[in-house]
Order: sequence, then C-alpha cells, then structure tokens
Amino acid sequence: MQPSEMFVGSIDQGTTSTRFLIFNRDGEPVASHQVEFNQIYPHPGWHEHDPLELVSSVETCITGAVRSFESQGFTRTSIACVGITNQRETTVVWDHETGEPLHNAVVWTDTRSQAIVSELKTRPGASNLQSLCGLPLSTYSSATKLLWMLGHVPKVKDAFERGTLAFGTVDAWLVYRLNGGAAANVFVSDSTNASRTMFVNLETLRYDDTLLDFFGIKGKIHLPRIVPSSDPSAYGVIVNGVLAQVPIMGCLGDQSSALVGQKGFSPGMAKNTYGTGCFLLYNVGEKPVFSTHGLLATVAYDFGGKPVYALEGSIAVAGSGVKFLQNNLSFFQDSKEVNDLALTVEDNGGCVFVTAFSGLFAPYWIDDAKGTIFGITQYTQKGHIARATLEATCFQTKAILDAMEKDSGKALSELAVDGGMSNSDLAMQTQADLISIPVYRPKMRETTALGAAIAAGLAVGMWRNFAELRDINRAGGAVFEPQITRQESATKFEQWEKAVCMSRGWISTDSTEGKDGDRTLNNETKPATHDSQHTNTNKTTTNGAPLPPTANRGLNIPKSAPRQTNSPLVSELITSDGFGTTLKVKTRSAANGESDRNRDWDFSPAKTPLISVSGDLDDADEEDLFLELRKVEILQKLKKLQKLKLGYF
Ligand SMILES: Nc1ncnc2c1ncn2[C@@H]1O[C@H](COP(=O)(O)OP(=O)(O)O)[C@@H](O)[C@H]1O
Ligand SMILES: O=P(O)(O)OC[C@H](O)CO
Repeated sequence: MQPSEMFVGSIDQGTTSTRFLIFNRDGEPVASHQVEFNQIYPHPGWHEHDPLELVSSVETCITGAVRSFESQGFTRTSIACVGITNQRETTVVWDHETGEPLHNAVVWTDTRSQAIVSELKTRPGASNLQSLCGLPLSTYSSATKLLWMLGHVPKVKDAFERGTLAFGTVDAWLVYRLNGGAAANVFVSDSTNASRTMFVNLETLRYDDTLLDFFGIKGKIHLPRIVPSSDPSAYGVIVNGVLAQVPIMGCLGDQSSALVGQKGFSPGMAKNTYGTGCFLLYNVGEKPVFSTHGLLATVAYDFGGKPVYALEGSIAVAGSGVKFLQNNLSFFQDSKEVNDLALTVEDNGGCVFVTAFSGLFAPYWIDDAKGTIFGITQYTQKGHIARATLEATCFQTKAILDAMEKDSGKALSELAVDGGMSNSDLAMQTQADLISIPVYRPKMRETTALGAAIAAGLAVGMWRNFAELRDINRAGGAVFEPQITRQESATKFEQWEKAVCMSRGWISTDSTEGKDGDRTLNNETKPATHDSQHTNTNKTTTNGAPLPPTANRGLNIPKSAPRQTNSPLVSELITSDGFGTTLKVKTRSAANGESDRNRDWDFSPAKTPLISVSGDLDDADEEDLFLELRKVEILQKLKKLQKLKLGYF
C-alpha cells in the first residue's frame, strides 16, 4: 500500500471516555466513535474503573468508527495500523496465568494511598526518588496505588505471594487484552507510560532496582517490558473484531500524545491539554530536567532514537470540575453549557473555587487540600461558581508556567491548548488574561488521538519523518489575546494563592485509607455512575489540626507522621514584612517537658519555592516546627494581603 492510500486508527482511552478515530495522511479524522464508561466512586477520594469495561469500550469504539468509515466508501484493509493513547498512572492488576483482572483499576485521581504516601516519605531513600524517576511521592503515581492494593486486597496479595501478579498501566492492559490476553502474553508498556509508575529510571528508561527495592516489589511481580512509543513489532496485533490482524504500532501516554499531536518536537515548545485534568508539557530536549519548583520530569516521547523529555505541570481537576457542576450540582445537562452559564455574570463575583478534589497537584503538591469555594454571599449565582470553576484550572496553569519559567529560565511566548475544556472560549480567554500571553487553539482538537496516530503512522511508513507532518492541522486555529493588564492578572492570582493556602489542613489524614479491602471487582463494589453520591461514613474533620508537610519546600521531611501532642508555639514574629525575613520562633515541647527555647529562622523563598529553614533541632522538633512555620507562612500571606489582625502572635 502506498503511504497516501493508508489510514491509521487511534484508540484514545481517556479518564471519562474512550474513542477511536481514523486519520488520513493529512492528519484529518475521517471517522470516529466515542463512548463514556462508568466512573466508580466507592468512597470519598476513591476513583475506580472496571478494567474489562475499558477493553469493551475500546472494542465498541473500533466497531462504531470502522462502520462509519466503511459507510463513506473506504475499506477497512486501508487501515494500516493502530496507535494507542491512554490515561496515565491508572493502575491495573491481573493474574499473569489467567489474564483476569484482580481488582478494579485504581484511577490516577484516586487519593486512597495518602497514608501510605505519608509513611513512605519517612523511609530512608525517600528523598532520592524524584531524582531517579522524575516524580514526587504522592497519591498520583501508580506505585502507591499498587502498594495500597497489595496491602488491602486479598486476591492481589495472594497472587503476589504466588508470583502470578501482573501489574500494568492502561496501555499495557489494553495491548495485552487486544492481543488475546494470557495466550499471546504480549506484555509491554511504552516509555512515556512506564515512566509514570515510579519504577523506572528516567535516564535509562529501564526498571531501576533502587526504586523497585524501595517499594518492595523487586523480583516479585510481573512488569511489562518497556518499549519505544513507535515500534513496528513490539505491540502485536489486534486478534478480534473488525480490525482483526491489524498491527498496533504506536503507544503514548495521553499527555505525551497531545504534545506529539501538537507537533511540539523542538525544545521550548509546550502544550496544555484541558481534559479531565489539565497537563502542561514543555519539551526540554534529550536530557531530563529535574524541577526544583514543583514540576515533574517526564518522557515526552521515545521514537526509538534518543528519547525526548518534558517538564510537566499536572493539574488534577479541569473538565472534571465542569462535570462536577453538571453531575453533582445539576447546573446544566452538558459540559459545553458551562460557557454560557459563566457568561450570565460579568465576573466571579468574589468567588474562588479551589477544585482540590484530589488534593492539589503541581506546583503545590498538597495531598490534604480539599475542594473549597471561598467568597460565597447572598449575591452568589450559579454563573459565579461556573466562572470560578473554569478559573481554577487557569490559575493553576499560571502557577505552573511561573514554575516552568523558573526551572527553564525561559518564558513561553504562546501557549498551545487542546482537550475538551479548551472548547470553552471563555476559559481560553480567561487563560490568556491570566498568563498574559496569547493562547493558540488548533481547529482540530483531537490532538491526543492524533499523537498516537502519528506514533503508529511513523512506524508503518505512512509518514517518514517529522517534516512530513508540518502542514497537519495548521490552518484555522483560534488565538486568544490577553485583554487585561499584567497588574490586574497579578491581583487576581494573589487572591487565588490565598485561597490555596486556606484550602488545606481540613482533614488531617485520609479518612478512608484501609477500609473495605476485600472488595475486588466492579460487581462487588457499589455500582457508581455519574450521579451516584456516596456517604462519608468516617469523617475525621479536626478543627485547628496541624498543617501537614508539603513536599519540595526546602526542608527535610522528617521521619514520623504529623503529631499534635508536641507542637511548639510560634510566639513572636520579629519582622512581618513578607518573605525573606527573620522569624523568631519560641518552641515548647509539651511531651518531654523541655523549657521554652528561642531560635531564629530564616525565610528565604528566593532560594526555595516557599521557605527554607536552618537550625539543629532534632527530627521531631523540626517536623512540628515545620508545621507551625507553614501556618506562619499562611498567616503572613494573609496579613500582607488583607492586613488582617489575626491574633495569632
Ligand atoms: N465545551 C466544553 N466546555 C467546557 N468543558 C468541556 C467542554 N466539552 C468538554 N468539556 C470537559 O472536558 C472533559 C473531557 O475532555 P477530554 O479531552 O475528552 O478528556 P479525557 O480525555 O480526560 O476523557 C470533560 O470533563 C468535560 O467536562
Ligand atoms: O484523562 P486526561 O486527559 O485528563 O489525562 C489523564 C492523565 O493522563 C493523568 O496523568
């Protein structure tokens, strides 16, 4: 078949929906089919998918799209190969011998492993992990989700002990099942997906013994072989259905795929995808850049030569915030209506919505933050909350761009966007306003699917090089120019940052960790659809609970979990003119009866993202003091912003 006669299929298995698109050589989608699948929320903070439903959703979409393709007069034999792109980190476990899943997939948004994360942070070696794998220890990565299953699901534990436990991200699971499961045992994961597990060394793109040892799984679990994102033979062939015998030749985690789909092939190029969550990837070239400002180091793509890396800013909630307004608050029937609802009011009316449903990801990494709406009065209308919901993602994008500029030393001149929520003109205008640079939205927004099509198409020879992709999706995009001043933007952002500070510390530990461990598959869980609401039976709200530590704040996170019994008191603020000043701290150890002590602490945010503390307290004191310093930092900020008299000192 000549390249010009070829088509390429792309499976896009996202967090809320699955789709299959068929692209021609001009990168135009000629047929597609999309289905939503069940979102399972068994407890507050938990989020699961049924692994078998993920596979059947893919099969349904392939059938639907191929039907539409054929109805236009094309033949299925012209589909030369298929690429896969998928939600990342979502963790699937199955029996290596039978190929059957052992539990629902634990989704990337799920925060049940919060207590595990706190414990892991106290282990020797914890502070070195990020320099190996590029990711911070958090509930986000696959590793902590796997550990939770090992600790709480008997079937998973049994398989682990018998040596039959297979672990994979969604790409590995789909490839395995599309190839026929255990019979063919095509068990691979591409570098962009594998590097999101915390098991992989970012430089070698191989499993790293230090990491596997740290998580206690070395040699005890079946892990997929790591292969390039574009490969003619590694991914096998689809064995069933309308595309039986069509080879799979490309695979990319969805955010990498969007970068490829936006043709972000040169260092300095970036894209921001507003899907369920929102993810900004910035191409840094052939060497990973390890962030010191709360970003992730990740693989942009690995097309067989030297891999290309990216700095990533991950936001947990974007379109899912819109879905929350739709499904949980019944504000509208369809996501696209959020734009018009938000336009019923002129501004947010003083509302700020910190959409921290999964804590806050980059650049904050606050596991314990909870969704919080500030500024509600009798004046507040649905439109204000709709605006505040859209703004939340835009503010976080602004924070990420600031961090990226600090890490890379370069400022972006334009931001390329895509993903479901980018369809909202108001959201994109707000984004341009807040980051003070133009936002470019391409005409064809299925860039995530296009990326996987490109990965597969390059492997089959449909395109021979990047140059041949140049004209794809270039015409007809929209540009949103900033319409407010930098000063206005900065004022809005200050208010957002204040809200972020105030959204934390509501719940001191994960209230649901450890519960309900005997559940295994979806039929044993409460069937949860979009509108299902679940009762929190185990509330642990603590008024005035200490603020837990935050990663990457310039202080060694100490061994033990936060304690309330030995909390020192911050007694005196010597200077109160913002950061970079000296703070005198008086500590009193209630537990060991020590007398009061005075120490001077230097706030040096210029050197570290928030605070840097020097001194020679022992670990326990240091931890307590850190918690108090976080309060001071927040209070300082409040004082500065609002000149409040808080009566704390
Ligand atoms: N017109 C729109 N305006 C705002 N949000 C939208 C719009 N269309 C879709 N969305 C949001 O985008 C998300 C879906 O985007 P998509 O890129 O398909 O995500 P995913 O790949 O994570 O499933 C949904 O959460 C939905 O609420
Ligand atoms: O479903 P999306 O598009 O929000 O992407 C999910 C990410 O891959 C999670 O890391």
